[in-house]
Amino acid sequence: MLRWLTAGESHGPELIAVLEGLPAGVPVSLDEIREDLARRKLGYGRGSRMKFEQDELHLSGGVVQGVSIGGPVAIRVGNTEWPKWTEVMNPEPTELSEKSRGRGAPLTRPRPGHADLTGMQKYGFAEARPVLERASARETAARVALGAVARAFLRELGITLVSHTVALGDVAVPAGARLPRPEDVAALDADPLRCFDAGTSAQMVVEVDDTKKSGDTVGGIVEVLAYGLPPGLGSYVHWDRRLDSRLAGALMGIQAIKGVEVGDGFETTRRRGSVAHDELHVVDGEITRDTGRAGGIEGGMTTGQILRVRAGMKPIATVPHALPTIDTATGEETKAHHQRSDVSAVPAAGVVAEAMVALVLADAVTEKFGGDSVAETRRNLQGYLAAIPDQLTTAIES
Ligand SMILES: Cc1cc2nc3c(=O)[nH]c(=O)nc-3n(C[C@H](O)[C@H](O)[C@H](O)COP(=O)(O)O)c2cc1C
Ligand SMILES: C=C(O[C@@H]1CC(C(=O)O)=C[C@@H](OP(=O)(O)O)[C@H]1O)C(=O)O
Repeated sequence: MLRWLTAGESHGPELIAVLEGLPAGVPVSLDEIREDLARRKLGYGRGSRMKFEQDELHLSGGVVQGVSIGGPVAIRVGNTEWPKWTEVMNPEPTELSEKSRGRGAPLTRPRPGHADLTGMQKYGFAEARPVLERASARETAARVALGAVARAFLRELGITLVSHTVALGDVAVPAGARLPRPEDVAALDADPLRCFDAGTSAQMVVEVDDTKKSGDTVGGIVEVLAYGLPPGLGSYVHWDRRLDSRLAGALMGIQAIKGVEVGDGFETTRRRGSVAHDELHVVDGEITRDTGRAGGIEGGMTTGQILRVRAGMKPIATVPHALPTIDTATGEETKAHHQRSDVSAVPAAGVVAEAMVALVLADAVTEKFGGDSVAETRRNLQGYLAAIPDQLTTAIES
C-alpha cells in the first residue's frame, strides 16, 4: 500500500509532501522531479506568478545516493514568494508593518466558484485569506513532486505515462487522432498547450488570447495514458477496490476538475452495445482487442491495454472581469476580489493529472505485487504473468 499526504499554503514558506510505502531500490533523481515541477508551470495562459516563482526542491528523507531505501520519501518545495508574506502568513502572531498592510487586508469579497465563501462559513473565518491559501492549486506542486517518484517506480516495471491537452473551451482535438506515446513527451512539452495536434494547438492559442482580451477565463479537458500495464490491477470484488473508482477520485481531487471519463466515457452511453465494447479475437495464438473504447479497464481492473482517462477542468474562478458577489463585511453587493490569475491552467492540470494517475497506479501495483524492494516487486509481477495460462494470455500494450 502507498500513502501520501501534502501540507502547506500558497504563500507559506514551503509545501511538504510525504510518500509512504515505496519499495527500496527505486532510482529517484532530483533533476527529474525538478523537470516535472517545471512541466507543471508550462502552458500558454498561466498567470504572472508562474514566471517569477521558482520551485525550490529539497529531498528530506527516504532517498540515499539517488535510490529509495524503503522509508517514507519526504519532499519540500519552497515558495519563493514567501519573503513578501513573512508577516501576513507568519505561524506566530505578528503585527503587520506598513509594507504588509495591503497584502494582509481582509478579503471579504468571496469569488463565486472558488472555496472562499463556504470555507469561511465552514471553518469560522471572517475573511477568505486562510481559505484560499490552502484551497489554492499551488498545492499541486507537492503532488507533482510525489507523482515523479511514483512514475520512477512504475518505469522500473515497464509502465510509462503520458498526459496531453485534448480540449480548451470549444476547441478540441479531432476524434480518432493518434494518441501520443512515451517518446512524444518532449514534443508535447514543447507545445504551448501540451496538445499533440499542431493545428488544434494553434487554435487553442487563439482561444486563450481571445479569452484574455475579454477579461475572462477558459477551461478544458486533459487526458492521461499509461502504457505497459499488466492485466489485473484493481478489482471488481468491492467498489473501493475498483481502479476506475480510485482513478476518478484522485482526478476529481484536483482543484477545478469537474468531470472524469474512463476510455470513451460519456460517448459510450450514446452507442449501442454492439459498437460500445472491445471485442476479443485471437491473433497469433494471443487474445487481442482491436479497439480501446473501455480505456483499458474492465470490471475495475486493467486489461493490459493502454489506460486512457480524461479530466475536465472548469474555467478559473478568479475571472478578471470580476463576478458579482457580496461584501461579507457590509452585506452589500459588489464585485469579487481579483489581483491576478491564470486565464487557463489546463496544460498544468494535465501534468497534475498524470501525477495523480501515477500515484494511484503505483499504489495498485504495490497492492497486487507487494515487494519491499523493486526487484522483489518485479519478480512477483513476472511470476504472475508467467502463471497466466496460454489460452488466457493477452498482449500488454506498451
Ligand atoms: C494548475 C491549476 C491552477 C489554478 N490556478 C487558478 C488561478 O490562478 N485562479 C483561480 O481562481 N483558480 C485556479 N485554479 C482552480 C482553483 O484552485 C479551484 O477552482 C478552487 O480551489 C476551488 O475548487 P473547485 O474548483 O474544485 O471547486 C487552478 C487549478 C489548477 C489545477
Ligand atoms: C501558485 C500557483 O497557482 C496558483 C493557483 C491559484 C488558485 O487559486 O488555485 C491562484 C493563483 O495564485 P495567486 O493568486 O497567488 O497568483 C495561481 O498562481 C501554482 O500553481 O504554483
